[in-house]
Amino acid sequence: MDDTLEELFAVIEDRKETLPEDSYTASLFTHEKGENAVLEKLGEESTELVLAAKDDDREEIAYEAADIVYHLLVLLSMKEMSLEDLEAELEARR
Ligand SMILES: N=c1c2ncn([C@@H]3O[C@H](COP(=O)(O)OP(=O)(O)OP(=O)(O)O)[C@@H](O)[C@H]3O)c2ncn1[C@@H]1O[C@H](COP(=O)(O)O)[C@@H](O)[C@H]1O
Repeated sequence: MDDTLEELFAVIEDRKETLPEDSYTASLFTHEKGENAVLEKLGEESTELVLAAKDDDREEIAYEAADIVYHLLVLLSMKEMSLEDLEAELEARR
């Protein structure tokens, strides 16, 4: 799981750097309202996750959770933060 998150974060950082035209991630960094779009997605997907959990729909829970994790990592990158910031906070709570 750690590797998957690290690899995904590395791809997000690469898209931010190289801004390929066909990249959804890059579009979030270049669009004027990209940050708003990320925040809206996090809100929408959180609601969808709650509904999936209420329905005990494990497949949908995993799908929405993955959407949330992806957009959360994009948000961290937008704020010039990294997985280490998240890990440090989690470690501090142990
Ligand atoms: N993990 C993701 C990922 N999760 C979601 N999305 C995109 O986020 C957008 C919104 O997601 P939604 O599920 O909300 O999309 P939707 O189909 O509108 O669904 P609903 O709103 O109706 O629920 C869609 O365009 C998805 O493709 C993602 N886009 C990219 N990634 C990862 O980022 C990598 C780089 O992608 P690109 O930047 O596109 O090259 C990919 O290889 C993936 O690993």
